[in-house]
Amino acid sequence: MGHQLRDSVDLHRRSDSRLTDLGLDRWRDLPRAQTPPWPDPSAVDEVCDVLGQVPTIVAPYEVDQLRDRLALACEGQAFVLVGGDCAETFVDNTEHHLLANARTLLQMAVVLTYGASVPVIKVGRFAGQYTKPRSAATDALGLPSYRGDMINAIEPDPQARVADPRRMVRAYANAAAAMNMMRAYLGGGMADLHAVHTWNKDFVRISAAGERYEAIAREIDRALSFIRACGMTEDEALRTVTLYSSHEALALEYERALTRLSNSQAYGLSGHFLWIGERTRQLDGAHLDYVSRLANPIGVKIGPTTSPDDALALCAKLNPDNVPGKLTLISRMGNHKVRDVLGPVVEKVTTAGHKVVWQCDPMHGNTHESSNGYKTRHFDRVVDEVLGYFEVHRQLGSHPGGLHVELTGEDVTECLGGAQAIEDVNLPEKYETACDPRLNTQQSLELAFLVAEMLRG
Ligand SMILES: O=C[C@H](O)[C@H](O)COP(=O)(O)O
Ligand SMILES: C=C(OP(=O)(O)O)C(=O)O
Repeated sequence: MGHQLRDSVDLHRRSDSRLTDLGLDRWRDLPRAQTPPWPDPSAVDEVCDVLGQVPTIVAPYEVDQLRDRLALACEGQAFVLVGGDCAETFVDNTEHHLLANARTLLQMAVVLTYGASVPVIKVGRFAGQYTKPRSAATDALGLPSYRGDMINAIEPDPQARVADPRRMVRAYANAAAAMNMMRAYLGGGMADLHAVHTWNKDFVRISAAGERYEAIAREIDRALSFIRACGMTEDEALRTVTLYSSHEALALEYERALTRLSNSQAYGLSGHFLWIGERTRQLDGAHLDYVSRLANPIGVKIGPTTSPDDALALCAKLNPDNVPGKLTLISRMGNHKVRDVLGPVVEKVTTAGHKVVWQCDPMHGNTHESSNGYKTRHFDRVVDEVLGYFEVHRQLGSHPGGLHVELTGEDVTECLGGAQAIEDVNLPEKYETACDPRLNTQQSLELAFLVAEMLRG
């Protein structure tokens, strides 16, 4: 081994043992839900050794910047928009797909910013959303469940479904490529407000939501011409956008391998914003322990069984210093429950003085099986859950801080309803998700217009 290589390995070992000292390996001894069924732990270790030394997907200063911006959402001075695939896949990690999703997110952000005059913090479910928690260990065919491309393959074949740790390296490579490409496009004018029209794809342009969007785009053109005509200099903010990356921190081996030390703090650098799902948020469990030791802003999904005391305990564990922007509670209660369950939770957390970003995920509590056997969600229920979430916050005087949705820039037929009036019979026409049904671009835009109205109201 040459000197330089030995030095770098030594440096890595020293910083890694500092992370262990900070408790970043305690999760290994704690109860853990949704553990990937790795057949050979030593193969996992080998992969993690490799991932422990690669350049990370994001940088610590960006993570700090996002946390500071989220602090504004805590105070009602900004709104967070999180969106993207339910499950990213290696095969769909293409330029076309990433740009389509990003355009849809940007369109929604424009509608929200313009319609509600509020700064929008944009966060993609991308560059790492490669794991899925599952309700059952096996699927309808009796095969081990598909757990996301980072763990096993979706093909209904017993061999393909064996958990393979080498997939973590592929997930890392795909995440790095996605992040790299998005940074290049966003830095190169893709998100320039002078280009708002180009985000409106043909199949959306002809829809009612697309036409409403075009009207906003024309207004923005006029405002930009006005700025120019007055001789005012255009700010750089009109030409670029920061898109943060996020995913569920489910495969703790992957998260641990991409955690680094910076200014004596541990940063999970697999993405900017990491969240813990409804199925893995046990207070004394491995997942919460792990993320409680990171400097990142952290989200936790809170479902319909969440009690006010559960929420308080999450605040105490994940944000003991009560740093604004550090903790986001993402309610996903279902439209029938949100009005009853969320209020007491918000009331108790707010009364205790905890600073939290309240985000609404109107997707995961509203899933059902269609008459022809597809996992789907109805647009009306999605909208109703968002309405319920706004009602609760309006009543309590707290801030509705963000929206978290599964969406795609593709013209899919996975969720029912919306202006296209998608029905059960239409679902097979373009049902492409690897896991849960996503809003298509038209439905996403329709939702953005409705949320802009709710924000204004
Ligand atoms: O996206 C969320 C979960 O992974 C998903 O809803 C679980 O789906 P399942 O109930 O089909 O396992
Ligand atoms: C699994 C997810 O959500 P939840 O944990 O709320 O079910 C998700 O957002 O992908």
